[in-house]
Amino acid sequence: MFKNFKMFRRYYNSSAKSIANVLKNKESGDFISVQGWVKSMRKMKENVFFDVSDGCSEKRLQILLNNSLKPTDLTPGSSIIAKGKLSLSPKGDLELNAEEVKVLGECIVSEGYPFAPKKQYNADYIRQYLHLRSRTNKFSSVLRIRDAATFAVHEHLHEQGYINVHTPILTSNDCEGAGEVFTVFPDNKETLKQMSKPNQSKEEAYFNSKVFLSVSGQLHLEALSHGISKVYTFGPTFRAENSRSRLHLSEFYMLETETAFMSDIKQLTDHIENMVVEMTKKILNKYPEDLKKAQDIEVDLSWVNKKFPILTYEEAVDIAKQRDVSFNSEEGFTKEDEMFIVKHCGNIPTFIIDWPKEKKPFYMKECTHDSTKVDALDLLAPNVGEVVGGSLRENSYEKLKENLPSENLEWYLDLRKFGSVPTGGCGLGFERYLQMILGISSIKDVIPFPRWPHNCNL
Ligand SMILES: NC(=O)C[C@H](N)C(=O)O
Repeated sequence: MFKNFKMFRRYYNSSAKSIANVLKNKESGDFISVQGWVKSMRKMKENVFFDVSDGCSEKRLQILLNNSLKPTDLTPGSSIIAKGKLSLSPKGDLELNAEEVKVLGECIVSEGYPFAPKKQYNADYIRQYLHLRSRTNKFSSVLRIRDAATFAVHEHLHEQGYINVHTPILTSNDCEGAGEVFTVFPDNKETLKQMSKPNQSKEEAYFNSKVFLSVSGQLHLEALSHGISKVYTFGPTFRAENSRSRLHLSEFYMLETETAFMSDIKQLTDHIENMVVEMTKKILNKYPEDLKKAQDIEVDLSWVNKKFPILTYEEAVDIAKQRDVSFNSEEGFTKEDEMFIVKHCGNIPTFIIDWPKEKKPFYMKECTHDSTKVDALDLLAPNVGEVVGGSLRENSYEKLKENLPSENLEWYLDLRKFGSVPTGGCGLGFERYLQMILGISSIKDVIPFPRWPHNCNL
Protein backbone atom coordinates (compact mmCIF):
# COMPACT_ATOMS: atom_id res chain seq x y z
CA MET A 1 0.00 0.00 0.00
CA PHE A 2 2.78 2.45 0.87
CA LYS A 3 5.45 3.08 -1.73
CA ASN A 4 8.16 3.21 0.86
CA PHE A 5 8.77 3.22 4.58
CA LYS A 6 9.09 7.04 4.74
CA MET A 7 5.61 7.45 3.40
CA PHE A 8 4.28 4.85 5.81
CA ARG A 9 5.75 6.79 8.75
CA ARG A 10 4.39 10.10 7.49
CA TYR A 11 0.91 8.66 7.24
CA TYR A 12 0.74 7.10 10.64
CA ASN A 13 2.68 9.73 12.54
CA SER A 14 0.88 12.74 11.11
CA SER A 15 -1.68 14.24 13.41
CA ALA A 16 -4.99 15.10 11.81
CA LYS A 17 -4.91 18.20 9.61
CA SER A 18 -7.65 20.80 9.53
CA ILE A 19 -9.95 20.34 6.56
CA ALA A 20 -9.16 23.82 5.19
CA ASN A 21 -5.46 22.96 5.39
CA VAL A 22 -5.95 19.65 3.57
CA LEU A 23 -7.95 21.26 0.76
CA LYS A 24 -5.42 24.07 0.38
CA ASN A 25 -2.10 22.28 0.76
CA LYS A 26 -2.60 18.62 -0.11
CA GLU A 27 -3.09 16.91 -3.42
CA SER A 28 -4.39 13.73 -4.95
CA GLY A 29 -2.26 10.79 -3.82
CA ASP A 30 -1.36 12.23 -0.41
CA PHE A 31 -2.08 10.11 2.66
CA ILE A 32 -3.78 12.09 5.39
CA SER A 33 -5.94 11.84 8.44
CA VAL A 34 -8.77 14.26 9.28
CA GLN A 35 -11.26 14.62 12.09
CA GLY A 36 -14.64 16.28 12.34
CA TRP A 37 -18.39 15.72 12.45
CA VAL A 38 -20.40 13.88 9.82
CA LYS A 39 -22.76 16.34 8.14
CA SER A 40 -24.59 14.14 5.66
CA MET A 41 -24.39 10.57 4.37
CA ARG A 42 -25.32 8.78 1.18
CA LYS A 43 -25.21 5.01 0.99
CA MET A 44 -24.45 3.54 -2.43
CA LYS A 45 -24.05 -0.07 -3.56
CA GLU A 46 -20.35 -0.38 -2.77
CA ASN A 47 -19.45 2.68 -0.80
CA VAL A 48 -20.87 5.07 1.71
CA PHE A 49 -20.19 8.76 0.98
CA PHE A 50 -20.23 11.33 3.75
CA ASP A 51 -19.26 15.00 4.20
CA VAL A 52 -17.14 15.95 7.18
CA SER A 53 -16.70 19.39 8.74
CA ASP A 54 -14.39 20.39 11.58
CA GLY A 55 -16.13 23.77 11.96
CA CYS A 56 -12.88 25.77 11.71
CA SER A 57 -13.86 26.85 8.20
CA GLU A 58 -16.92 26.48 6.03
CA LYS A 59 -15.07 23.82 4.01
CA ARG A 60 -16.09 20.17 3.95
CA LEU A 61 -14.31 17.09 2.81
CA GLN A 62 -16.15 14.26 1.11
CA ILE A 63 -15.10 10.85 2.38
CA LEU A 64 -15.85 7.59 0.71
CA LEU A 65 -15.60 4.30 2.52
CA ASN A 66 -16.24 0.78 1.40
CA ASN A 67 -19.44 -0.48 2.98
CA SER A 68 -17.56 -3.47 4.41
CA LEU A 69 -15.45 -1.06 6.54
CA LYS A 70 -18.36 1.11 7.76
CA PRO A 71 -18.67 1.19 11.56
CA THR A 72 -22.24 0.53 12.68
CA ASP A 73 -22.31 3.70 14.76
CA LEU A 74 -21.37 5.99 11.83
CA THR A 75 -24.38 8.32 11.66
CA PRO A 76 -24.91 12.01 10.77
CA GLY A 77 -23.76 14.16 13.66
CA SER A 78 -21.14 11.66 14.95
CA SER A 79 -17.56 12.72 15.49
CA ILE A 80 -15.00 10.72 13.54
CA ILE A 81 -11.37 10.39 12.63
CA ALA A 82 -10.62 9.10 9.15
CA LYS A 83 -7.40 8.01 7.45
CA GLY A 84 -6.73 7.32 3.82
CA LYS A 85 -5.57 8.62 0.48
CA LEU A 86 -6.76 11.73 -1.30
CA SER A 87 -8.06 11.42 -4.84
CA LEU A 88 -10.04 13.54 -7.25
CA SER A 89 -13.80 13.05 -7.50
CA PRO A 90 -15.39 12.85 -10.97
CA LYS A 91 -16.22 16.57 -10.46
CA GLY A 92 -12.53 17.36 -9.86
CA ASP A 93 -12.80 18.00 -6.08
CA LEU A 94 -10.42 16.44 -3.58
CA GLU A 95 -12.03 13.58 -1.66
CA LEU A 96 -10.71 11.04 0.80
CA ASN A 97 -10.70 7.34 0.03
CA ALA A 98 -10.81 6.19 3.63
CA GLU A 99 -9.05 3.04 4.71
CA GLU A 100 -10.14 3.41 8.26
CA VAL A 101 -12.87 5.43 9.96
CA LYS A 102 -13.19 5.50 13.71
CA VAL A 103 -16.28 6.90 15.40
CA LEU A 104 -15.22 8.83 18.51
CA GLY A 105 -18.70 9.81 19.65
CA GLU A 106 -21.88 8.51 18.16
CA CYS A 107 -24.71 10.98 17.63
CA ILE A 108 -27.61 9.19 19.28
CA VAL A 109 -30.47 10.60 17.26
CA SER A 110 -33.05 8.63 19.25
CA GLU A 111 -32.00 10.64 22.35
CA GLY A 112 -33.58 13.71 20.76
CA TYR A 113 -30.86 15.27 18.57
CA PRO A 114 -32.71 18.33 17.29
CA PHE A 115 -31.01 18.84 13.90
CA ALA A 116 -31.64 16.41 11.05
CA PRO A 117 -29.07 16.48 8.22
CA LYS A 118 -29.81 18.80 5.29
CA LYS A 119 -32.89 20.26 6.97
CA GLN A 120 -33.23 24.03 7.34
CA TYR A 121 -34.43 25.32 10.70
CA ASN A 122 -35.50 28.82 11.59
CA ALA A 123 -33.60 30.89 14.14
CA ASP A 124 -36.30 30.68 16.84
CA TYR A 125 -36.12 26.88 16.74
CA ILE A 126 -32.31 26.76 16.74
CA ARG A 127 -32.16 29.26 19.65
CA GLN A 128 -33.89 26.72 21.90
CA TYR A 129 -30.68 24.67 21.76
CA LEU A 130 -27.96 27.21 22.55
CA HIS A 131 -25.58 24.44 23.61
CA LEU A 132 -25.95 22.64 20.28
CA ARG A 133 -26.18 25.69 17.99
CA SER A 134 -22.59 25.54 16.74
CA ARG A 135 -23.46 22.22 14.99
CA THR A 136 -25.67 24.08 12.52
CA ASN A 137 -24.09 25.37 9.31
CA LYS A 138 -25.66 28.77 9.66
CA PHE A 139 -24.63 29.50 13.24
CA SER A 140 -21.11 28.14 12.74
CA SER A 141 -20.76 30.62 9.86
CA VAL A 142 -22.05 33.41 12.16
CA LEU A 143 -19.43 32.47 14.76
CA ARG A 144 -16.63 32.50 12.20
CA ILE A 145 -17.76 35.92 10.92
CA ARG A 146 -17.87 37.13 14.54
CA ASP A 147 -14.28 35.95 14.89
CA ALA A 148 -13.31 37.59 11.57
CA ALA A 149 -14.87 40.88 12.72
CA THR A 150 -12.99 40.67 16.04
CA PHE A 151 -9.75 40.14 14.17
CA ALA A 152 -10.59 42.99 11.76
CA VAL A 153 -11.16 45.34 14.72
CA HIS A 154 -7.70 44.66 16.13
CA GLU A 155 -6.00 44.67 12.74
CA HIS A 156 -7.58 47.94 11.62
CA LEU A 157 -6.99 49.82 14.85
CA HIS A 158 -3.38 48.67 15.02
CA GLU A 159 -2.88 49.83 11.45
CA GLN A 160 -4.11 53.22 12.67
CA GLY A 161 -1.65 53.24 15.60
CA TYR A 162 -4.13 52.47 18.42
CA ILE A 163 -3.15 50.56 21.55
CA ASN A 164 -5.49 47.97 23.03
CA VAL A 165 -6.11 48.33 26.76
CA HIS A 166 -8.30 46.42 29.19
CA THR A 167 -10.75 48.54 31.11
CA PRO A 168 -12.31 47.03 34.24
CA ILE A 169 -15.58 45.15 34.34
CA LEU A 170 -16.14 45.94 38.03
CA THR A 171 -16.55 49.70 38.41
CA SER A 172 -18.04 52.24 40.75
CA ASN A 173 -19.22 54.57 37.95
CA ASP A 174 -22.37 54.50 35.89
CA CYS A 175 -20.78 56.20 32.90
CA GLU A 176 -23.98 56.80 30.97
CA GLY A 177 -25.87 57.87 34.07
CA ALA A 178 -28.97 56.04 32.93
CA GLY A 179 -29.23 53.87 36.04
CA GLU A 180 -29.25 50.66 34.02
CA VAL A 181 -26.54 49.01 36.08
CA PHE A 182 -26.21 45.56 37.61
CA THR A 183 -24.92 45.91 41.18
CA VAL A 184 -22.30 43.39 42.38
CA PHE A 185 -21.79 42.26 45.97
CA PRO A 186 -20.74 39.01 47.67
CA ASP A 187 -23.18 36.17 47.90
CA ASN A 188 -21.36 34.72 50.87
CA LYS A 189 -23.15 35.70 54.12
CA GLU A 190 -20.01 35.07 56.19
CA THR A 191 -17.92 37.43 54.03
CA LEU A 192 -20.64 40.05 54.22
CA LYS A 193 -20.80 39.75 58.00
CA GLN A 194 -17.03 40.03 58.36
CA MET A 195 -16.72 43.00 56.05
CA SER A 196 -19.76 45.15 56.89
CA LYS A 197 -19.16 48.28 58.89
CA PRO A 198 -21.99 49.68 61.01
CA ASN A 199 -24.66 51.44 58.95
CA GLN A 200 -23.26 50.10 55.71
CA SER A 201 -25.51 48.52 53.13
CA LYS A 202 -24.61 45.01 51.99
CA GLU A 203 -24.00 46.45 48.49
CA GLU A 204 -21.19 48.60 49.92
CA ALA A 205 -19.65 46.14 52.36
CA TYR A 206 -17.01 44.60 50.10
CA PHE A 207 -15.57 47.60 48.20
CA ASN A 208 -16.80 50.37 50.53
CA SER A 209 -18.91 51.70 47.70
CA LYS A 210 -21.54 50.38 45.39
CA VAL A 211 -19.94 48.52 42.52
CA PHE A 212 -21.49 47.72 39.17
CA LEU A 213 -20.80 45.66 36.07
CA SER A 214 -19.46 48.19 33.58
CA VAL A 215 -21.98 49.82 31.22
CA SER A 216 -19.09 51.40 29.30
CA GLY A 217 -15.30 51.53 29.57
CA GLN A 218 -15.28 55.12 28.41
CA LEU A 219 -14.23 57.00 31.55
CA HIS A 220 -11.34 54.63 32.22
CA LEU A 221 -10.41 54.80 28.55
CA GLU A 222 -10.38 58.60 28.76
CA ALA A 223 -7.99 58.38 31.72
CA LEU A 224 -5.63 56.13 29.73
CA SER A 225 -5.89 58.34 26.63
CA HIS A 226 -4.23 61.11 28.64
CA GLY A 227 -0.95 59.18 28.58
CA ILE A 228 -1.37 57.01 25.49
CA SER A 229 -3.07 59.18 22.92
CA LYS A 230 -4.87 56.50 20.89
CA VAL A 231 -6.47 53.70 22.88
CA TYR A 232 -9.29 51.21 22.49
CA THR A 233 -10.98 48.58 24.56
CA PHE A 234 -13.14 45.73 23.29
CA GLY A 235 -15.02 43.67 25.80
CA PRO A 236 -18.31 42.85 27.44
CA THR A 237 -20.57 45.56 28.85
CA PHE A 238 -23.75 45.12 30.82
CA ARG A 239 -27.07 46.95 30.82
CA ALA A 240 -29.96 46.08 33.10
CA GLU A 241 -32.57 47.28 30.64
CA ASN A 242 -35.96 45.71 30.87
CA SER A 243 -36.05 45.05 27.16
CA ARG A 244 -36.63 41.87 25.27
CA SER A 245 -36.38 43.61 21.89
CA ARG A 246 -34.54 42.22 18.89
CA LEU A 247 -31.80 44.84 19.45
CA HIS A 248 -31.06 44.62 23.17
CA LEU A 249 -29.02 42.27 25.34
CA SER A 250 -28.16 42.41 29.04
CA GLU A 251 -24.56 41.52 28.15
CA PHE A 252 -23.09 42.74 24.88
CA TYR A 253 -19.67 43.51 23.43
CA MET A 254 -18.64 47.08 22.79
CA LEU A 255 -15.66 48.40 20.88
CA GLU A 256 -14.69 51.75 22.35
CA THR A 257 -11.96 54.08 21.10
CA GLU A 258 -10.66 57.28 22.65
CA THR A 259 -8.40 59.64 20.75
CA ALA A 260 -6.48 62.48 22.34
CA PHE A 261 -5.79 65.72 20.46
CA MET A 262 -9.10 65.36 18.66
CA SER A 263 -10.95 68.65 18.67
CA ASP A 264 -13.36 68.57 15.75
CA ILE A 265 -16.43 66.37 15.36
CA LYS A 266 -15.48 65.86 11.69
CA GLN A 267 -12.31 64.05 12.84
CA LEU A 268 -14.49 61.72 14.88
CA THR A 269 -16.99 61.02 12.07
CA ASP A 270 -14.06 60.32 9.71
CA HIS A 271 -12.47 57.95 12.25
CA ILE A 272 -15.72 56.01 12.75
CA GLU A 273 -16.57 55.87 9.05
CA ASN A 274 -13.09 54.63 8.26
CA MET A 275 -13.28 52.00 11.00
CA VAL A 276 -16.69 50.63 9.97
CA VAL A 277 -15.79 50.60 6.26
CA GLU A 278 -12.34 49.05 6.66
CA MET A 279 -13.54 46.35 9.07
CA THR A 280 -16.30 45.42 6.66
CA LYS A 281 -13.97 45.37 3.66
CA LYS A 282 -11.57 43.04 5.48
CA ILE A 283 -14.41 40.61 6.19
CA LEU A 284 -15.76 40.86 2.64
CA ASN A 285 -12.34 40.17 1.16
CA LYS A 286 -11.25 37.36 3.44
CA TYR A 287 -14.48 35.49 4.20
CA PRO A 288 -16.91 35.90 1.28
CA GLU A 289 -18.26 32.33 1.57
CA ASP A 290 -18.99 32.46 5.29
CA LEU A 291 -20.46 35.93 4.92
CA LYS A 292 -22.97 34.64 2.39
CA LYS A 293 -23.82 31.60 4.53
CA ALA A 294 -24.24 33.64 7.71
CA GLN A 295 -26.50 36.25 6.13
CA ASP A 296 -30.24 35.92 6.78
CA ILE A 297 -31.05 38.04 3.75
CA GLU A 298 -28.82 39.27 0.97
CA VAL A 299 -27.38 42.47 2.42
CA ASP A 300 -26.41 45.40 0.25
CA LEU A 301 -22.96 46.39 1.52
CA SER A 302 -22.20 48.76 -1.36
CA TRP A 303 -22.04 51.53 1.25
CA VAL A 304 -18.41 50.51 1.82
CA ASN A 305 -17.65 52.56 -1.29
CA LYS A 306 -19.85 55.55 -0.41
CA LYS A 307 -19.50 58.58 1.82
CA PHE A 308 -21.64 58.36 4.98
CA PRO A 309 -24.16 61.25 5.08
CA ILE A 310 -24.01 63.62 8.07
CA LEU A 311 -27.24 65.23 9.33
CA THR A 312 -27.67 67.70 12.15
CA TYR A 313 -30.17 66.72 14.83
CA GLU A 314 -32.58 69.35 13.46
CA GLU A 315 -32.31 67.93 9.92
CA ALA A 316 -32.95 64.43 11.26
CA VAL A 317 -36.04 65.69 13.12
CA ASP A 318 -37.38 67.20 9.88
CA ILE A 319 -36.94 63.84 8.14
CA ALA A 320 -38.61 61.95 11.02
CA LYS A 321 -41.58 64.34 10.74
CA GLN A 322 -42.09 63.22 7.13
CA ARG A 323 -42.81 59.74 8.50
CA ASP A 324 -44.92 60.90 11.37
CA VAL A 325 -46.14 64.50 11.61
CA SER A 326 -46.74 64.07 15.32
CA PHE A 327 -43.02 63.30 15.93
CA ASN A 328 -42.23 64.36 19.48
CA SER A 329 -38.65 65.55 19.84
CA GLU A 330 -38.98 65.28 23.66
CA GLU A 331 -39.20 61.51 23.35
CA GLY A 332 -36.42 61.28 20.78
CA PHE A 333 -36.20 59.05 17.77
CA THR A 334 -37.95 55.70 17.86
CA LYS A 335 -36.43 52.70 16.08
CA GLU A 336 -38.89 53.28 13.25
CA ASP A 337 -37.72 56.89 12.95
CA GLU A 338 -34.09 55.75 12.85
CA MET A 339 -34.79 53.20 10.10
CA PHE A 340 -36.77 55.81 8.15
CA ILE A 341 -33.91 58.32 8.38
CA VAL A 342 -31.37 55.76 7.10
CA LYS A 343 -33.70 54.77 4.27
CA HIS A 344 -34.21 58.41 3.42
CA CYS A 345 -30.40 58.74 3.14
CA GLY A 346 -30.14 55.86 0.64
CA ASN A 347 -29.65 53.02 3.13
CA ILE A 348 -26.13 54.22 3.84
CA PRO A 349 -25.03 54.42 7.49
CA THR A 350 -25.87 57.99 8.51
CA PHE A 351 -24.47 60.26 11.21
CA ILE A 352 -26.58 62.58 13.34
CA ILE A 353 -24.56 65.34 15.02
CA ASP A 354 -25.28 68.52 17.05
CA TRP A 355 -27.48 66.94 19.72
CA PRO A 356 -29.51 68.93 22.27
CA LYS A 357 -27.55 68.97 25.51
CA GLU A 358 -30.38 67.61 27.65
CA LYS A 359 -30.57 64.43 25.56
CA LYS A 360 -26.97 63.41 26.23
CA PRO A 361 -24.74 62.53 29.24
CA PHE A 362 -22.68 64.99 31.29
CA TYR A 363 -19.30 64.32 29.65
CA MET A 364 -20.12 65.62 26.17
CA LYS A 365 -18.56 68.84 24.91
CA GLU A 366 -20.68 71.93 24.39
CA CYS A 367 -20.73 73.02 20.73
CA THR A 368 -18.81 76.24 20.14
CA HIS A 369 -21.52 77.52 17.78
CA ASP A 370 -24.49 76.79 20.07
CA SER A 371 -24.37 76.37 23.86
CA THR A 372 -27.65 74.40 23.87
CA LYS A 373 -26.01 71.66 21.78
CA VAL A 374 -23.24 69.14 22.32
CA ASP A 375 -20.65 67.70 19.91
CA ALA A 376 -22.20 64.24 20.05
CA LEU A 377 -22.99 61.79 17.30
CA ASP A 378 -25.03 58.69 16.65
CA LEU A 379 -24.37 56.51 13.63
CA LEU A 380 -27.58 54.95 12.35
CA ALA A 381 -27.29 51.82 10.22
CA PRO A 382 -29.63 49.93 7.91
CA ASN A 383 -31.51 47.11 9.69
CA VAL A 384 -30.48 48.16 13.23
CA GLY A 385 -30.63 51.94 13.75
CA GLU A 386 -28.06 53.24 16.24
CA VAL A 387 -24.86 51.21 15.96
CA VAL A 388 -22.27 53.74 17.22
CA GLY A 389 -22.52 56.56 19.75
CA GLY A 390 -19.76 59.03 20.48
CA SER A 391 -18.74 62.57 21.25
CA LEU A 392 -15.99 65.04 21.83
CA ARG A 393 -15.46 65.18 25.60
CA GLU A 394 -15.94 68.32 27.65
CA ASN A 395 -12.43 69.37 28.57
CA SER A 396 -13.25 72.62 30.37
CA TYR A 397 -12.62 71.96 34.06
CA GLU A 398 -15.27 74.48 35.16
CA LYS A 399 -18.05 73.22 32.89
CA LEU A 400 -17.35 69.63 33.81
CA LYS A 401 -17.31 70.36 37.53
CA GLU A 402 -20.70 72.04 37.24
CA ASN A 403 -22.25 68.98 35.59
CA LEU A 404 -20.43 66.17 37.38
CA PRO A 405 -23.06 63.65 38.52
CA SER A 406 -21.28 62.09 41.53
CA GLU A 407 -18.49 62.67 44.00
CA ASN A 408 -17.02 59.34 43.00
CA LEU A 409 -15.79 61.03 39.86
CA GLU A 410 -13.37 63.51 41.42
CA TRP A 411 -10.57 61.58 39.72
CA TYR A 412 -12.20 62.31 36.37
CA LEU A 413 -11.83 66.04 37.05
CA ASP A 414 -8.11 65.50 37.67
CA LEU A 415 -7.74 64.57 34.02
CA ARG A 416 -8.65 68.19 33.20
CA LYS A 417 -6.09 69.54 35.66
CA PHE A 418 -2.97 67.64 34.65
CA GLY A 419 -2.02 67.95 30.99
CA SER A 420 -5.60 68.07 29.78
CA VAL A 421 -6.17 67.61 26.04
CA PRO A 422 -9.26 67.60 23.87
CA THR A 423 -10.34 64.00 23.25
CA GLY A 424 -13.05 62.29 21.26
CA GLY A 425 -14.34 58.77 21.49
CA CYS A 426 -17.03 56.35 20.51
CA GLY A 427 -18.60 53.00 21.29
CA LEU A 428 -19.65 50.54 18.60
CA GLY A 429 -22.20 47.90 19.58
CA PHE A 430 -20.45 44.82 18.22
CA GLU A 431 -23.55 42.62 17.95
CA ARG A 432 -25.51 45.36 16.21
CA TYR A 433 -22.63 45.78 13.77
CA LEU A 434 -22.86 42.03 13.02
CA GLN A 435 -26.63 42.31 12.59
CA MET A 436 -26.05 45.17 10.17
CA ILE A 437 -23.64 43.27 7.90
CA LEU A 438 -25.48 39.94 8.18
CA GLY A 439 -29.07 41.17 7.95
CA ILE A 440 -29.88 39.09 11.03
CA SER A 441 -33.04 40.26 12.69
CA SER A 442 -32.43 39.20 16.30
CA ILE A 443 -29.34 40.24 18.26
CA LYS A 444 -29.65 36.91 20.12
CA ASP A 445 -28.51 35.15 16.96
CA VAL A 446 -25.10 36.82 16.61
CA ILE A 447 -23.70 35.99 20.08
CA PRO A 448 -23.03 32.44 21.33
CA PHE A 449 -24.86 32.64 24.65
CA PRO A 450 -27.27 35.60 24.72
CA ARG A 451 -28.46 37.05 28.02
CA TRP A 452 -31.73 38.93 28.23
CA PRO A 453 -34.41 39.35 30.91
CA HIS A 454 -35.51 35.95 32.31
CA ASN A 455 -32.89 34.20 30.18
CA CYS A 456 -29.55 33.25 31.69
CA ASN A 457 -29.92 29.52 32.19
CA LEU A 458 -27.12 28.36 29.98
N1 LIG B 1 -17.12 55.11 24.62
C1 LIG B 1 -18.22 55.70 24.21
O1 LIG B 1 -18.24 56.80 23.73
C2 LIG B 1 -19.52 54.93 24.35
C3 LIG B 1 -20.48 55.60 25.28
N2 LIG B 1 -20.00 55.66 26.62
C4 LIG B 1 -21.76 54.76 25.27
O2 LIG B 1 -21.91 53.86 26.11
O3 LIG B 1 -22.57 54.98 24.40
